[in-house]
Amino acid sequence: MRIAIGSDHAGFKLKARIIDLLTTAGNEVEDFGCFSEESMDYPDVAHPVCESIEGKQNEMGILICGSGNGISMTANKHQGIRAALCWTAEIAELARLHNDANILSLPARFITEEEALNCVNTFFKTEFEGGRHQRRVDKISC
Ligand SMILES: O=C(CO)[C@H](O)[C@H](O)[C@H](O)COP(=O)(O)O
Repeated sequence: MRIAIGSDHAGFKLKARIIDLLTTAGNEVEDFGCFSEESMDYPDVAHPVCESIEGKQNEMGILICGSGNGISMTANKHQGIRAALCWTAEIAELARLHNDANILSLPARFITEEEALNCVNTFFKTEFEGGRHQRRVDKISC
C-alpha cells in the first residue's frame, strides 16, 4: 500500500518507529515531515499529507501530533479525508469498519509506542464493512 505520513515535533520519534514498521511490512511510505524535534506547526504537514491522498498519489495516511486533535481537525477540513483519532486498536478497527477512515491520527503524548503500533497494524489490515455504514459515511459531507 502507498501510505502518506506526517507529524509535528511531538510525533517525530513515533513517526520514525511507524515508518520502520510499515516499510518492513512492504508498504511504500511517503514522509511529509517534520524532520526534527524542532517546534513546528502541524497544519504545515497535515495539508500536504491530505492533498496527496485526495490527489491519489497515496492511498491512506497517518498523522501524529501531541494530542492528535490539531492534526485531525486540520485533516478533516479536506473533503476527501476522514481522519480518525485513535488510541486503542479497537478504536482503530472501528474507524475502518464503520467510518471508512482514510487517515489514522495518533496522540503521541498520550499513547505508548506499543499501543500506537497496534493501532497501525489493525487500521491497515481492516476493511470497511459498508452496508448501513456506507449510508452514514455518505451523509458526512456538507
Ligand atoms: O495541536 C496539538 C493539540 O491539538 C498538538 O498536540 C501539538 O502537538 C501541540 O499543541 C504542540 O504543543 P507544544 O507545546 O508547542 O509542543
